[in-house]
Amino acid sequence: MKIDVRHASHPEAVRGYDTETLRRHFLIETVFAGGEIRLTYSHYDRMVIGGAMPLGEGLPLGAPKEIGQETFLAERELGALNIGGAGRVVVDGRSHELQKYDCLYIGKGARDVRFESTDAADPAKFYLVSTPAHEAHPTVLLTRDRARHLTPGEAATANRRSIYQFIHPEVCQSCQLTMGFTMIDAGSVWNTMPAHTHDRRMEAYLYFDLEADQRVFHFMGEPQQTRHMLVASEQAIISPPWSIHSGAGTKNYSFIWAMAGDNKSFTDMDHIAIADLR
Ligand SMILES: O=C[C@H](O)[C@@H](O)CC(=O)C(=O)O
Ligand SMILES: [Zn+2]
Repeated sequence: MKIDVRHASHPEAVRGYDTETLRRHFLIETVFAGGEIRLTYSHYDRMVIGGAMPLGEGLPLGAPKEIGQETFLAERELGALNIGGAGRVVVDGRSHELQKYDCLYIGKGARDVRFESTDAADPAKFYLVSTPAHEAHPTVLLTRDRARHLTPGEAATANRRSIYQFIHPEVCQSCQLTMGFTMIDAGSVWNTMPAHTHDRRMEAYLYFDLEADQRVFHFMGEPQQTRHMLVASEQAIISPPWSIHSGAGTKNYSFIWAMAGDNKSFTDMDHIAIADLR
């Protein structure tokens, strides 16, 4: 298991970052590696972001020194959303089957967590997001049909999409984690435009379901100091709480969003008029 630590950047410092520096701090280029668990520990709200891609044998979730506990979930909660082939997550001996687009919430205190693929030739890819937790909530399997489904956006503004809310107060209890995914309709390209910030919550995105030769222009930065990163499929971005987070693809795509911070209110956003962006 590999874990990469990312410290937090001050917005005034980010104004001077060049492309390589922006990518080193805010882009996770390799989320999924065959037969491995790879994690990134962000100091924004201590969110851990990563991927488990089991091949032949199951992958146990260890507790690296960075976590500071004997078990990974001693003082944390975890969301695992499968974007690959069928697989299972075994939590303290209980097996949960996840097809593509299913999500498992694992509550604080689970001791033994392991990830398995049904077929090593079509491996599961579990995208993982973990945040500190103060209370034990039940572990819940959230199949796609259990998610809260919204269909915002319009073809004229190229942002018709489906939002699936899984770890969300109306669907599943959690301490501070919220998580789900958004699928952009064919012919639409934009997510989250008009853009917003929510300084009380940070956010991370995993872009996926995009062809290898296509990219998403991911926009970040203070609203009047925007920057962008070119992001490929199955790469993740860390969005600081003060930053906008919005993307336009060269084609439609999907992305998993996850947030942590002072509230779990998905609609608590400070919108920025498109004309005010710089
Ligand atoms: O605060 C919420 C996040 O930015 C995203 O979840 C927005 C999103 O999925 C969408 O508009 O499609
Ligand atoms: Zn947001």
